[in-house]
Amino acid sequence: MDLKSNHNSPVLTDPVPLNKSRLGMTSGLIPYSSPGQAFSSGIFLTVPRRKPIPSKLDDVRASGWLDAMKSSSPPRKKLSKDLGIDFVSEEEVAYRSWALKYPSAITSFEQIISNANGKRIALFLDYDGTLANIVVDPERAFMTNAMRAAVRNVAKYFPTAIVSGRPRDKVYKFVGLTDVHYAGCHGMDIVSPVRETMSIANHPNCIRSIDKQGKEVFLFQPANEFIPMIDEVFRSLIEKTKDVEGAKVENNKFCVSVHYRNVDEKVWPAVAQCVHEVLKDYPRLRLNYGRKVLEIRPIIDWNKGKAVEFLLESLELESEDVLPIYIGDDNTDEDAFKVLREKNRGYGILVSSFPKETNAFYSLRDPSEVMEFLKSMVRWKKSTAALSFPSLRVFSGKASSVDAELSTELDAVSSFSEIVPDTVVFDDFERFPPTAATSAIETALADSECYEQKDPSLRLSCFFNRALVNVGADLARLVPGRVSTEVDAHLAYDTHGIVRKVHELLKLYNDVEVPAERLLFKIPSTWQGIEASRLLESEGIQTHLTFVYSFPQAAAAAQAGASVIQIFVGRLRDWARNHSGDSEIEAAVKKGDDPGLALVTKTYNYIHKNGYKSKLMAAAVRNKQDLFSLLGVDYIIAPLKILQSLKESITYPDEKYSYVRRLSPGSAMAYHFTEEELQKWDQIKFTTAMGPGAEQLLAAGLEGYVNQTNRLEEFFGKIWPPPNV
Ligand SMILES: O=P(O)(O)OC[C@H]1O[C@H](O[C@H]2O[C@H](CO)[C@@H](O)[C@H](O)[C@H]2O)[C@H](O)[C@@H](O)[C@@H]1O
Repeated sequence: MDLKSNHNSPVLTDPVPLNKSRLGMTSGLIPYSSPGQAFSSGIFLTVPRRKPIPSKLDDVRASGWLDAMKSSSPPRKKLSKDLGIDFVSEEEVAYRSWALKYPSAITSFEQIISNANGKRIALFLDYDGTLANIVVDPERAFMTNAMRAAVRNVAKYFPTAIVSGRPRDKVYKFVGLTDVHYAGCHGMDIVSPVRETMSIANHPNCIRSIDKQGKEVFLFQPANEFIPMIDEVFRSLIEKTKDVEGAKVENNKFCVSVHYRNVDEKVWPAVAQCVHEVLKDYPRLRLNYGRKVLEIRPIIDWNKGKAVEFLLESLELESEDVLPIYIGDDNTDEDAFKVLREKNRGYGILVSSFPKETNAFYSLRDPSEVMEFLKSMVRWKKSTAALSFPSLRVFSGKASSVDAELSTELDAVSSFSEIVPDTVVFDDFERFPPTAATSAIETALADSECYEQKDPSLRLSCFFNRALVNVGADLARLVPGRVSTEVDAHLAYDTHGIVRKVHELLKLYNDVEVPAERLLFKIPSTWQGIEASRLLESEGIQTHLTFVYSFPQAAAAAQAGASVIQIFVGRLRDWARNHSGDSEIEAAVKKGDDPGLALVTKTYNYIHKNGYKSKLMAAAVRNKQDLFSLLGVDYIIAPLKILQSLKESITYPDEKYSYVRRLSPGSAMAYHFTEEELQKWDQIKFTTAMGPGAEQLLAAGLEGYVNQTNRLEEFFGKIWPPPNV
């Protein structure tokens, strides 16, 4: 910042972005400083206006302003291709030589990643000009659906925050993603997770609040006391500029933006004059130059750079093992670039299609390149790690198709819960005959170890295991997440039989080079299955407990440390419609709740309130209403027809925000559990507490699995021996 003391101005300004003087006038600028001359010149008379605008600029200080207004808002660069000329323009040559100093983050992607050197990357993204193209109307600076999908995807893998000049709620309306953090008003309006040890936790302007998802958060608004002043300045500026055609004043709560994008350049001095006249009475406010915008903000030692430091600390990302990357296009983003450069941590990436002095390390030309960069980050992460959970059943389809970049209801719900498609191809293996469909099964049938088995049942079991693993391995190659393999349902009541089977399958997976971290083993939630899960999890093997229809099963599964717990919402509802005598189901119905949805809610709250590591999956979701009622649960398995409908229904920004997170760690804390519910479950308590609903549904589920297995074995029996054996 530099204090313009030579003109007794009370106004502090940020440095002019290019190396031009702010005090002298550059040639070609309108001589507006001469009293009485500016608005009587023909130049100004050409501008249509209702009333005469202020007739003179009585202070040469404004000349420095104009310089800055021009240099921070260079005209749109004409590309040679725009002009239909097939040569490299002078501007392009200049850009390319500038880019030698600030190389493209896309072409330098490998270098950026290798410099990360195993560190965790945290992303900070500016909004206007970075995630959304600059447009004439600031109220319509929407980001594209493709960009929203890119940000949503990148945020799945890297902690991501949006740091904008706009108020937090406004930028949230544009972005509409719940899994990113937001800092608005150049960092003067931040919400972050509560971290007691933060030095700033005791700052009077750092208060505890509850966010939209019901989570306790810090709300840090260091310029709180300026709100009335900003409001006053906003009203004065509206009044002052009302006759300046095209000028627009925006109240950003802790700062005011005066836009001159739509003002004839010849009238820019009038804009400068209006702002100057208002600002001179407010020594505690300063001026900053953005892209065709004059921003008035409080003189406090706070900016986007400080906001990044704040977020790094509150998100527990301040360690040396974290590499922050900040992407932004405007002068205010320079504060963030500077912090990263000076602290020798991470990189700034400037979004600019023209050469510009910057503290960033790399560059991107425009938001479309930003999107490319974000997508590269996701591709890179997906290729190096299997972190997400897109596919559960070993026989499921390609979950990655759900990642399609659409602004649909699917986008909206996906920001709350991970939606997993439920396609069970081999449940219906007669319609999808393996002979036609899978080399996986042919390979299993050709397995010499198997066909050398004399005992037909051992031979069958061998084929079966091989086929499962072959298909699982194929899926593991197709999807980036974990693949869940069902453990033979005949073993549902045999803890050690399950453990042995999982070990066998793991060995086979190991033979085909699928590592254990890519796998889940799906086990029915009998007491014996839950015990097997406990043993396997203690060895670091991930289990997926299925057929959960009651709270005792869910609680025991969480206590066993199951990685995933799967509840079947619709099946419980169906049972309740046709049966009675189950106290847990009846208690839910009496309260007016759906028993399936109630069980998911209670289990989610139980897991979160008690700090269990399990993730919760809702299955047998029958319609969209079920899905909306469960937003916030970790995974929702949805039938393809629901996915299709979600994908085909377009949501408009306002509707999107009406989607409400139903389950959140915050609301889990408020849920009351009885002592009995919180007890340590053992086999006797478990068996006694399980009602007829769960017993019958579990039995039916097992029967279904056993039937499937029998049919598949029968099928193998029929095609054995294959002609070439
Ligand atoms: O920090 P940011 O997220 O980049 O916000 C900075 C300012 O962005 C908006 O103005 C800019 O974008 C408008 C829409 O494209 C454009 O019309 C304007 O000329 C740009 O300056 C926003 O309206 C400002 O309040 C923000 O301060």
